[in-house]
Amino acid sequence: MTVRLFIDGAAGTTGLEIRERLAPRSEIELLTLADKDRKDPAKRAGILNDADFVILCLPDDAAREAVSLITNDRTRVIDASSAHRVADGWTYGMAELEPGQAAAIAEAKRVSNPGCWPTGFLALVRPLVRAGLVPHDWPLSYSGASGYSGGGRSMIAEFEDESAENYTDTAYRAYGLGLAHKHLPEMQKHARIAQPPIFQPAVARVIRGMLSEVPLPLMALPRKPAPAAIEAALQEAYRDSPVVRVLPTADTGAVRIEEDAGSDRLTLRVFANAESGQARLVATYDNLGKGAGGAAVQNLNIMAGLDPTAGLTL
Ligand SMILES: NC(=O)C1=CN([C@@H]2O[C@H](COP(=O)(O)OP(=O)(O)OC[C@H]3O[C@@H](n4cnc5c(N)ncnc54)[C@H](OP(=O)(O)O)[C@@H]3O)[C@@H](O)[C@H]2O)C=CC1
Ligand SMILES: CC(=O)N[C@@H](CCC(=O)OP(=O)(O)O)C(=O)O
Repeated sequence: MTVRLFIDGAAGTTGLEIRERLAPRSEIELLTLADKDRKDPAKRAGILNDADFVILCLPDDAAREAVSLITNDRTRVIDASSAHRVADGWTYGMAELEPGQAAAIAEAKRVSNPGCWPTGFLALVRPLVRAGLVPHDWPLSYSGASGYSGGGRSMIAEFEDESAENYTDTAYRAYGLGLAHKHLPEMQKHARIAQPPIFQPAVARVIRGMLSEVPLPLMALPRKPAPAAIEAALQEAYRDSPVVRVLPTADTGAVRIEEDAGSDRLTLRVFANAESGQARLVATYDNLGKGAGGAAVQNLNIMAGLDPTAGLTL
């Protein structure tokens, strides 16, 4: 069986990344629009309705428009934008999130790809909340740095193009300082927690890669879990995952933002001081890998009944 796929937004950062991964795969036929037609709603409507699967790599408004242009009940959608991540009728496209999530994705007509930041947060936190090690109303926080391709073409120009109006030579910049980042509802809903975390995102002068973390005062938690219990809960949650790995920390003196750049892996580590009862739960991945394109390819594989890891770099 050939999967007939259209990538709407294929000229953008995420779209290009996905197209390059899928182009060599013989089981996938990529449907394309001429460059002059790629923003023409009538041309897009034709090809969106012709495809078996579409992956939307568009700004939120254009993603909503694309969904409204689909008038048949056959075309299945993976939306990489943040338009539908907490929307009714959409399945959240993080196969590792819950037992049964991959099966739900396999059946779904509409799948919303996770945001890059929520991916690390949910991978670290959801298994601990599910296991009762972290109460659902615990005041969590989440910080980290992203590569600048996380901001798409405009942010790439901002960091790389000295002639760009908004060019910056900064090495590291904190943002989201209004504490209202657009990923907060997504983190709260899918972690199943009572309030959003205090979120401290930053962007660093590296094109791709993410390093994010959740600090946990283990001694203050009701069950006072040992660091080993936290690590064991994560190990158990991802035991069968080819994508998420939980690494031991004994020999790790430092963790680099580039750790998993260029791959579709998500690596989790639990650093702790058993005496003080403090822990840092650290995630590394690529914002364009498991944070976007890798997750979209994984979801396509699952929805189309293909090998879930086909085309992924693990
Ligand atoms: N970059 C990342 O790490 C991540 C991105 N995402 C999400 O993926 C989506 C795409 O992001 P990204 O690739 O970074 O963004 P880019 O800005 O790099 O690409 C967006 C693409 O969409 C095109 N486009 C805009 N409006 C329309 C329209 N009406 N019809 C057809 N095409 C249109 C743009 O064309 P033009 O440039 O000519 O306007 C551009 O090619 C966004 O929703 C983003 O939030 C999600 C996770 C991570
Ligand atoms: C570095 C940077 O600016 N990153 C983006 C998130 C990228 C991402 O996850 O994309 P979505 O817009 O699809 O959620 C931000 O924080 O808004």
